[in-house]
Amino acid sequence: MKVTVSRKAHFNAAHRLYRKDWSHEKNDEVFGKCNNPNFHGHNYELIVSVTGDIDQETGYVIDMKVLKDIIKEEVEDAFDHKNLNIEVPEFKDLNPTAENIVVVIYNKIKPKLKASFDLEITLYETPRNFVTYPGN
Ligand SMILES: Nc1nc2c(c(=O)[nH]1)N=C([C@H](O)[C@H](O)COP(=O)(O)OP(=O)(O)OP(=O)(O)O)CN2
Ligand SMILES: [Zn+2]
Repeated sequence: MKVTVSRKAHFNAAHRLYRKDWSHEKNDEVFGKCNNPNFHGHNYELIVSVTGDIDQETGYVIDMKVLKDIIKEEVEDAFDHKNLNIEVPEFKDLNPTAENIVVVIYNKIKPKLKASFDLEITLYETPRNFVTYPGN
C-alpha cells in the first residue's frame, strides 16, 4: 500500500531568462520582459511529494522532520534570496526557467531519499504559473 507524503516550502529568488549564445534581439523576442538584464524576482512555492510504503513500526512513509531538513539543506539554503543565474552553480549554463529549476530540485532531493521512494516536485513560479516533475 503506497501513500504519498507532501511538504510545502518556499524561497525567494531572482533570475533572468536568456541564452548567452543568442543575440539580445533574439533573447528579447523569445523571453520578452524576462530577459531584462536587471533581473526580476519570484516568490517560489514548492511542493515535495514522496510516495512509499508505510513503515509498520512507525506508521511513517518518511518522517516529515527528515523531509523538512532535506528541503532546507538542498533547496532553501541553496536558492533562498539568491540570484539563480549568478549565485547558484547549477544555473551557470542553464536557463533558470521553472522547468529547469524543478528538475534541478528533483535531482538534488532524490539521492537523499531511500531508493524505493518515488518523488514528485511541483514548483509555483507565480500563483498562476506552475510546473510539475514526476521524475520520468
Ligand atoms: N514555460 C515557461 N514560461 C515562462 C516562464 C517559465 O519559467 N517557463 N517564466 C516566465 C517568467 O519568468 C515569469 O514566470 C512570468 O512572470 P509574469 O508574466 O509576471 O507571470 P504571470 O503570468 O503569472 O503574471 P500575470 O499577472 O498573469 O501576467 C515567463 N514564461
Ligand atoms: Zn521570472
